[in-house]
Amino acid sequence: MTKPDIFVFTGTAGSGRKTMAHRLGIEINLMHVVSCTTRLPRGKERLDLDYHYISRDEFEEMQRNGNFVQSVEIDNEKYGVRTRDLENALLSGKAVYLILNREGASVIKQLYGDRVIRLFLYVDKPTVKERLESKGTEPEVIDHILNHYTEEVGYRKLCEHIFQNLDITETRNQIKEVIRTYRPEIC
Ligand SMILES: Nc1nc2c(ncn2[C@@H]2O[C@H](COP(=O)(O)OP(=O)(O)O)[C@@H](O)[C@H]2O)c(=O)[nH]1
Ligand SMILES: Nc1ncnc2c1ncn2[C@@H]1O[C@H](COP(=O)(O)OP(=O)(O)O)[C@@H](O)[C@H]1O
Repeated sequence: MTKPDIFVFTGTAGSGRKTMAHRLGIEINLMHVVSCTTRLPRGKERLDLDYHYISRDEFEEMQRNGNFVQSVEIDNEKYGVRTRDLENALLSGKAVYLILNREGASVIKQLYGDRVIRLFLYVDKPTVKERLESKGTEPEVIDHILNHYTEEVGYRKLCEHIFQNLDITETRNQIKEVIRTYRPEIC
């Protein structure tokens, strides 16, 4: 049986995917495959750690050259994972993680099959709003996130594992337990 080595954090935006993914990534030594985006950095985001921030021209040129394993456009901003980044990370022999919306998660699943485990995180809509407001997210960004909630939440049924992220420690334990069933040697 193929050992899964690609863990995709997906789910509804604002549900805690980035928080959880980076926390577990450090804790169990998963390698982050960083996406490229045309959107500007927000808040405390760090260049090349949260995203590779590139211009639209650069992104489109890379698209024309077939550099992306998958890419999407969400509300006029482009996001994509470079094939080279994913393949290099896999060659390191470590398990990797990506944080993707449902289109990205589906493409990676189609391409890499049993190597991929999709971890779907969600909380209800009012909780998303509350968390983002308390984090100081701009109202337009919150609106954009809430507008996509319904289409995003339906994707959970296709994912291998679903987590309602109410308590961060509890969710971390649940996800770790799931990863342990596939890869006991890494956690
Ligand atoms: N398909 C795809 N989705 C991505 C990629 N990178 C990020 N995303 C997702 O695209 C959405 C970006 O929305 P944004 O409001 O910028 O959210 P944030 O970056 O998660 O704070 C999020 O759901 C991300 O998880 C990518 O390379 N491909
Ligand atoms: N279990 C949790 N309980 C309370 N707040 C959380 C929890 N998980 C994440 N958060 C907070 O919710 C906000 C959104 O989390 P983030 O990881 O940016 O979500 P996503 O990547 O899914 O959009 C952040 O302020 C984060 O600190």
